[in-house]
Amino acid sequence: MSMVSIREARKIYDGGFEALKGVDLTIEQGEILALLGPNGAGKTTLISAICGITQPTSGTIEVGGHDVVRDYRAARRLIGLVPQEINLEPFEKVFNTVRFSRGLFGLPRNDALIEQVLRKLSLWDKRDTPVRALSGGMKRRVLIAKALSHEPRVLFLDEPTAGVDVELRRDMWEIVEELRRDGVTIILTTHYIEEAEAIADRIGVINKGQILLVEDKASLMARMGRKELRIELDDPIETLPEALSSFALTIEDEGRHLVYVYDTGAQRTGIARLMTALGEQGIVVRDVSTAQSSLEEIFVGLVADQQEGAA
Ligand SMILES: Nc1ncnc2c1ncn2[C@@H]1O[C@H](COP(=O)(O)OP(=O)(O)OP(=O)(O)O)[C@@H](O)[C@H]1O
Repeated sequence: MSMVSIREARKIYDGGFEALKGVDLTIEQGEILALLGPNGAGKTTLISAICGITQPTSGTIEVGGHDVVRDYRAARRLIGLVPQEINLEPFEKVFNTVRFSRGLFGLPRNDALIEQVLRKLSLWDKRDTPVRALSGGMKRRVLIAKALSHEPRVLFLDEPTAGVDVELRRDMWEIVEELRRDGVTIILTTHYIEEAEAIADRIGVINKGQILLVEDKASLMARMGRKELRIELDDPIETLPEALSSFALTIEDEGRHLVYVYDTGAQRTGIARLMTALGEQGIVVRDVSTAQSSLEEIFVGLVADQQEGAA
């Protein structure tokens, strides 16, 4: 079942800037989607439009089947939003601030549920601590607790681990994974590609207000990921023998290395054939190593392609 459905969403800000240029996107129930994009790509605008904070200029957005403009309350009720900026009441105690958030949705008090949320986020010990006395990472957890206080079915995390240390980042990833196990649909924006690689099921890439692609992470890596085999030679060669011309080989380091690029998704890599052919040509291999393109390289390549296309 699709949880979020966006059709032809455009957003033109008052000054005339078009931040979303007709976005189509469907997010399935229970999945983790990471939205990647450079600064100013439109990620926050898109999330704000889904959450009903900003109105799309045209197009439709539905959450759980409810139109976010016409049926705002019903849609918003399903959504938990963890904003990029920390906007907490400094003197309020942790428990109270989370309880208050639930009240804002007009839901009856449920202290057992708030306790459960605080325990899940390792905040129970801090329940009576005023927010201002918490570390930055703990404040981020409070933001998540507030967003979960009304039992949302979709959680938006806008840069959840910006400025957070490595250890806390990993804790956050675990929290996200646990929420998914509870059936919560999660959409996160991030600048840390490693983060998307670690936790997302699908990756969406957005740039200049357009979705460049949305694809299953594993298939994206297999489709666009290329592997490189670096072959170190005993004796440098100047040119490739004719018998090797059918292989995608380049000569590097003044003939000391051959680099063979192959497709990770392909049935046969051709490496065995290449090694045999090298032997037949009397080319002695000293060492080999492989490198795989990361999601980061794929992402940088995609965005650069669009930049060139626009130029
Ligand atoms: N209220 C506004 N009025 C006019 N332009 C805006 C407004 N809010 C955002 N923009 C512009 O819209 C574009 C998209 O901004 P948005 O915040 O959605 O990007 P983002 O992908 O979230 O970026 P970042 O990664 O830096 O958070 C930017 O060029 C921004 O300057």
